[in-house]
Amino acid sequence: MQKIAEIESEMAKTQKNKATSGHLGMLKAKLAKLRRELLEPGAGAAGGGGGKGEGFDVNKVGDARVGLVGFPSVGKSTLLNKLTGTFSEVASYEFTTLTCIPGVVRYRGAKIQLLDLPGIIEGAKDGKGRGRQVISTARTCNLILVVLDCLKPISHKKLIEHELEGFGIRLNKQPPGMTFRRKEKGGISFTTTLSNPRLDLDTIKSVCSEYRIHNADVYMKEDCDVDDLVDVIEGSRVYIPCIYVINKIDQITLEELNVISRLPHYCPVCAYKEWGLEELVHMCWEYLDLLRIYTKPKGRLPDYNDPVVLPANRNTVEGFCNRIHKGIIKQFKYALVWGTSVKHRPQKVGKEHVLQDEDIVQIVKKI
Ligand SMILES: Nc1nc2c(ncn2[C@@H]2O[C@H](COP(=O)(O)OP(=O)(O)OP(=O)(O)O)[C@@H](O)[C@H]2O)c(=O)[nH]1
Ligand SMILES: [K+]
Ligand SMILES: [Mg+2]
Repeated sequence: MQKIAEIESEMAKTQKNKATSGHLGMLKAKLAKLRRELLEPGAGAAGGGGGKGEGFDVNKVGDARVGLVGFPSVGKSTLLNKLTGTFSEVASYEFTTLTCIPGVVRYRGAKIQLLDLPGIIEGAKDGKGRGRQVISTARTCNLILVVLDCLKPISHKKLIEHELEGFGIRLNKQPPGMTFRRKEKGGISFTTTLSNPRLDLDTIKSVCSEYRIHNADVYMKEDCDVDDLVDVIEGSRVYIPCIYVINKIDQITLEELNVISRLPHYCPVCAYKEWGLEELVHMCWEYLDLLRIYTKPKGRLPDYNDPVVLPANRNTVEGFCNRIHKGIIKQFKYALVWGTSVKHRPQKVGKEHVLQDEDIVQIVKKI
């Protein structure tokens, strides 16, 4: 942790320009390596109250998992209670919640697991408080709600993001559009279709040498920066959508509320007066990007109250089958689909067919 602090302060002192970008890249790589080491078993981090980067032992249930992350007393437990009807202790003192409390929100036929988590503090990712356990659990979520108290400094948002980022979580971001392939010989090569990329060969070489990588092909299709490069080399990054839930808006003026409401990814609420909670649940639904697929047994109407819920990255007929039962795909012959993903009603499709929200599917099995 001492070394991390030293590197962070050196980075802060270094001016950012073309001449220093190789040096900064090397420092960023060093930082990423130290942070990873800190999380490895047996790291013996100071204050290791968070354990070795293991999350809380709560079973994943339902169609998606959403985690409440924030500083103490911002109202995370109040939110869980109001949204799920579960009981998690609420009090005016900090660190009221000491463990992970799950609840379930039902929306549009989907079961969404909501996790109330202990408050984190600065330095959480480095082992302060239960921070590591909290952030490891956050890593398992399909959506993170960063809960902020609108009366507290806006800098708190950055601090929380920094804690999550230090643990390999990337918020509202897609995996970098670059490929990094190690090879046996030939040095480091860099190709891109971009005319004026932010990264250059020298910076890439400097980062690679920090990893003792001397031969690799780097191909960039999007304008990635040095942080993206470190992420791609490190691997084990998770890309999770995030909503900033600004709580306690009963304490601010309408003018202030208007400003907050316009910021991207923000959702203002008042947990205990239940203002904005419907909007929040709907926003969660959109950020989770789930599909409702209705099953149609032969000769009967589909059950619209009980959809099979699929994440957007498993939106094929095969994904649908596997969500119902692992064995189904072995007996799969074809499927009949009604809905926006097809032209005819119904249309015969194979298991690779990509479904859309509210499609109706009938599976026809081999006999
Ligand atoms: N004014 C106001 N107070 C709220 C609101 N929501 C929660 N609170 C109060 O804020 C305090 C902390 O609420 P908790 O729900 O315990 O906060 P927490 O984030 O779970 O806190 P820890 O578990 O200690 O991290 C309590 O006194 C709540 O009554 C709100 O919308 N407005
Ligand atoms: K509290
Ligand atoms: Mg709490």
